[in-house]
Amino acid sequence: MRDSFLGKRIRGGGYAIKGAWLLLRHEASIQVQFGIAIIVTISGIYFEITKTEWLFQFTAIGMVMAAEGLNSAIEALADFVHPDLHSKIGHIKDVAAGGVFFAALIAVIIGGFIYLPYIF
Ligand SMILES: Nc1ncnc2c1ncn2[C@@H]1O[C@H](COP(=O)(O)OP(=O)(O)OP(=O)(O)O)[C@@H](O)[C@H]1O
Repeated sequence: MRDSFLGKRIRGGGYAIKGAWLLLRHEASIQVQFGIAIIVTISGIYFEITKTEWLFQFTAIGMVMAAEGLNSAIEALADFVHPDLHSKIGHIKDVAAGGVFFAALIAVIIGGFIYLPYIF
């Protein structure tokens, strides 16, 4: 069972859950995004948003959390491979952060489309 196809998939899922827990415990950027996810979830309940709006909201939350998690992994890898200052490392980290920026920008636009009509 341990080395079977299913056993490997289950173990992979376990590592992924461990990684998600590590992100939530140690990464400030993920903690901030998780806090925002809780606030918008409470807002969704408060404003009784529609099923379609929930789908867009959860998609946006997942997109930003995934981007932040991958950015944290790239930062950690870069620091491990080259702990000293280097323009290439700076470029790699900036590009990874740029990916998070795209995800966050789209999430803010989705949030605006959902909540501005409820608020104004
Ligand atoms: N080793 C390095 N060499 C050159 N520039 C770096 C290096 N490390 C960081 N930088 C620059 O500093 C910026 C911030 O990097 P840093 O690793 O501190 O990210 P951060 O978003 O502040 O993450 P965290 O708060 O999780 O440490 C990078 O985007 C890059 O421009």
